[in-house]
Amino acid sequence: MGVKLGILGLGTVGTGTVQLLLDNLGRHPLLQEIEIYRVGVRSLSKPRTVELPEGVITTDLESIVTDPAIDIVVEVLGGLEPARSLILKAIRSGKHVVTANKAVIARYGDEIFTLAEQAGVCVMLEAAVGGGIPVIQPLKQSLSVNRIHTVIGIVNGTTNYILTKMQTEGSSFEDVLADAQKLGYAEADPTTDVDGLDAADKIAILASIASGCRVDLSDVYCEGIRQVSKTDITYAEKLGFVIKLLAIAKKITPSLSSPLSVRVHPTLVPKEHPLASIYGVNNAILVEGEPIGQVMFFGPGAGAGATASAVSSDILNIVAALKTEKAINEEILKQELENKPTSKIALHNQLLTARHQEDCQIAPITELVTQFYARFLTKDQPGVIGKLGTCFGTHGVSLELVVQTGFQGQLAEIVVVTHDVREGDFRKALTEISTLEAIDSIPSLLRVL
Ligand SMILES: NC(=O)C1=CN([C@@H]2O[C@H](COP(=O)(O)OP(=O)(O)OC[C@H]3O[C@@H](n4cnc5c(N)ncnc54)[C@H](OP(=O)(O)O)[C@@H]3O)[C@@H](O)[C@H]2O)C=CC1
Ligand SMILES: N[C@@H](CC=O)C(=O)O
Ligand code: NA
Repeated sequence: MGVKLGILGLGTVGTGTVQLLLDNLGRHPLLQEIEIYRVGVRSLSKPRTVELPEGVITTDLESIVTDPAIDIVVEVLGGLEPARSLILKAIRSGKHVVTANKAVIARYGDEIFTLAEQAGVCVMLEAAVGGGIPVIQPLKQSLSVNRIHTVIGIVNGTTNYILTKMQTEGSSFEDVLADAQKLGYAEADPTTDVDGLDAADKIAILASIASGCRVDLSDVYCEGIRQVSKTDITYAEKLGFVIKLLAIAKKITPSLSSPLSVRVHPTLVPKEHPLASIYGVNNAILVEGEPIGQVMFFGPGAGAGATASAVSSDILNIVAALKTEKAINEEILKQELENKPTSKIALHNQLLTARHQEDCQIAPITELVTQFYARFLTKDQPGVIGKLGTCFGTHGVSLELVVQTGFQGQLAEIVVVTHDVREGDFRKALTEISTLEAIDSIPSLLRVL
């Protein structure tokens, strides 16, 4: 039996996937049953690093998703359109779909999974979060009996690379970003990475899968890393923390019906925490549930080979299901020939498909209870720390630590770390503090894990 693939895109991920599928010896034997039937690209004249038989590559992507011979469509184009429309058309044509496109799934997952369920096909997306790291399938399968209450990830390699370099080499954000672009880690327009939008897409997907309900992207609170300065990295280091861009989905109370807080922001992570030692372009996702406790997934979040590993394993899962389906239907056909009453079946493996049907209840960021780190620039006057303390106290914010170590020009620099506080109360205190005559500015405000 040959399972025919239509691959949309032959860039970094498409090329890596084709290479892996063609070089299949010593891997799972089912890979040998896969035929790369059509590959869709934008330009036929572009040089390719993989060799495919004449006529396989085409610019007519529509003809791939509607081709009756194709069993599985692999979408590795990127961007929202035409990726979304092609995925929907493939599903309507009865194809199973594998995609690496977190942007499409985070925005249109609802539409895509609903249609897939009606059509009785699978949409697989392991490569969309954490690149090569197996995290989507483990959440859907191996961990699905747990009550997952927390998912915390470093899910954007570019920002982790930038923060790592700022920390280890004392470089500025702008310098490291330029360096990351030169090395090809960051996008040409790095906004998606540095403003946390890529991480927001990924945590919306993880939160939906882990919680079993749908998370709307507009409910994900998102801050990027542009405001993280060398000064804060140095203070964090002295206080026993490293700064990481974390993507977090967490129940705000232990109750089963608790709303979820879903957010992306730079965070002070205690040096002894397992996520503190994830450096460079690597990703890691820490999952906490009952009864399992803590599980952490670590590895390469991007790159041709790593992402191809995830895409190909999704393909393989579908091939295995199709093979079983075919064997059963052959048996049914045999019985029909013997004049026994039968009907054909389509296998619907609930552990491969999405199970979220309803919207999640999301807690507003003001309801978050967390510790904060804040840095103030103040006039060098007696009593400033007292005034800060009074304002915080009025709003029920208790301080774990207050340090005044240095000066920036004529201004004194004061750093505070709070105890756990409701974000709404902390913000009210800051609003009042910012009106104090002695306060020049509040250059940094970061949450503490
Ligand atoms: N790169 C990575 O490490 C990772 C990527 N991903 C995701 O994988 C997906 C693909 O990324 P990547 O491989 O890096 O992207 P690339 O830009 O390297 O490749 C995109 C491919 O899609 C083709 N393409 C794009 N738009 C069209 C169009 N309108 N019509 C026809 N062909 C089109 C391009 O054709 P042509 O070659 O002719 O230009 C190219 O082959 C994205 O969703 C990305 O977010 C996920 C995890 C990691
Ligand atoms: N731009 C992304 C690539 C993979 O999703 C990243 O930096 O992690
Ligand atoms: Na993954």
